[in-house]
Parts: sequence; structure tokens; C-alpha cells
Amino acid sequence: MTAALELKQVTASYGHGSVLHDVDLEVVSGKVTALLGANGAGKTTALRAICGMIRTSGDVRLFGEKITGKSPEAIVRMGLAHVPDGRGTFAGLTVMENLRLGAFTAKRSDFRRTLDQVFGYFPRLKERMNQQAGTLSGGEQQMLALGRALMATPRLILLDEPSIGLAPVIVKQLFGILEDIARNEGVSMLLVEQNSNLALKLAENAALLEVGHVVARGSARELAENKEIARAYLGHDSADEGGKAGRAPRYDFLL
Ligand SMILES: Nc1ncnc2c1ncn2[C@@H]1O[C@H](COP(=O)(O)OP(=O)(O)OP(=O)(O)O)[C@@H](O)[C@H]1O
Repeated sequence: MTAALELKQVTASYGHGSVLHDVDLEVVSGKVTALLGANGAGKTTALRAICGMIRTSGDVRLFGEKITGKSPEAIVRMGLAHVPDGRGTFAGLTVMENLRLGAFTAKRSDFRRTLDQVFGYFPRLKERMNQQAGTLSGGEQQMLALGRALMATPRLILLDEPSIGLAPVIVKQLFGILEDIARNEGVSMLLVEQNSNLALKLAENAALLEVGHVVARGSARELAENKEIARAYLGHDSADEGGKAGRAPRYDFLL
């Protein structure tokens, strides 16, 4: 089966030195892949590189079609949606106006059906459709960011830290909805998440970035059950055992 997303030997920079180095990564069609790593490892940069937002070399393919070098708009039109860190909703626009903006690349005839689907997942957005996005709670804004992405009828969604700043009960609800979207709509996802335990529960596969290099890759279960990785990255860190993020060895057996 063609991968939803495939990166081969991808290098990316902000103009100075490279931040991503020869990254290979895959998202299986219809599945969730988690991209994990410590602060500054390059996770957000990887999402920006995929979206065409920064200078990138190597091969990035969306459902088999090369997208390296294409404009962000062209890539969105090919079926990719990006829910960025900080959510990226327009604070001065209403919920409905934000959702309409999300639909700008979608077929007009899909609008009503997609809107009903979004309101089905997020009834709170329907209740608040005339409210300014900037007045929503953090959880509602994250729902709006996801709803706006869904309005583009994407085949692949890139999610950057959806749980950040949200109360645990809202995070649980949000991840339940992400699971439903992946399962019911067959939408593929690449999920960047600081909360690795949560991400590995949702994802089938995962990759671990360290200073711009992929140092481990495998099924989510393999990564979750690996003691060294768990110690270094998954919140079971222990100073006695020397497991500090950023000092982990390479896990070549998983590459
Ligand atoms: N706009 C930018 N211009 C220059 N350098 C940047 C920019 N954004 C990020 N960087 C640098 O790129 C490296 C990777 O940052 P990135 O934000 O991708 O990491 P991350 O894994 O997403 O971490 P975090 O979880 O802290 O956001 C860091 O060294 C960071 O300082």
C-alpha cells in the first residue's frame, strides 16, 4: 500500500545550519504515527518541512506524489492539513469564519456535509459558532484548530502538540476524538506530542528524533516497551539510572 507520507533523506534549515539531518520517516495510510523527542529535537521543524514552509532538500511524498519544493497552498490542495503549535486560529474571527477559512481548498459541494461532521465531533463549536475564537477556552480553541483542518477534507493531518496547555480531562476527550477521526474517516496523522505516553497509546507507529536525527523507529508498542527509551523520553526518567533526555544512546536495532 502507498504510504500516506514518506520522507527520505530530508534535511531542512532556517537559513543557517541544518536543523533536520537525513530524516527518513513514514506514515502508513489510515494510521497514526507519533513523532517524539526532547525540546529542540526538531519535531516542529519536521512538520514545517513537510508543509513546504522552510527550505528543505530530500524527498517528501504525499500518497506517492513528490511535494518537496511545492508551495504550502499546493500541498494543502493535495490533501494535507497542518494544525500548528499555538493552534493558529484567528482570534478576531468567529468560530464559523475560522471554519469557512479552513474549507477554502475544499469542494463547495462538500461544505455542508463536512461542517455537519465537524459539529458532530465538536458540538461545542456549533454552540459557539458566532463567538469570536479569541474568547474560547484553550480546549475549545484546539477543537477549532482541528475542526478547521477537517474542513479542508484532508487525507493527512499534521498535529503539533495538541495537548499543550490543556487540562487532563480535555486532553483525554481530544485524544478520544482524534482516535475516532483516524478510525472513522481513515485520515492519516503525524502527531508531534510532548506527552509521549499519550501519543504512543494513540499511534500505531512512532519515531524518535534527537538533535535533528531519527534515532529510533518502530511500532508504538516497541518504543513504549523499550526500557532505555522509556527512561530517557517517556517520563520514567531516573537520575540514578542516568536516563536524561538528550543523552540517550542510538537505538539502531529499531532503525
Ligand atoms: N524560526 C526559527 N528560526 C531559527 N531557528 C529555529 C526556528 N524555529 C526553531 N529553530 C531551531 O530549530 C531547532 C529545532 O526546533 P524545533 O522547534 O523544531 O524543535 P521541537 O522538537 O519542536 O521542540 P519544542 O518541543 O521545544 O518545540 C532548535 O534548535 C530551534 O532553536
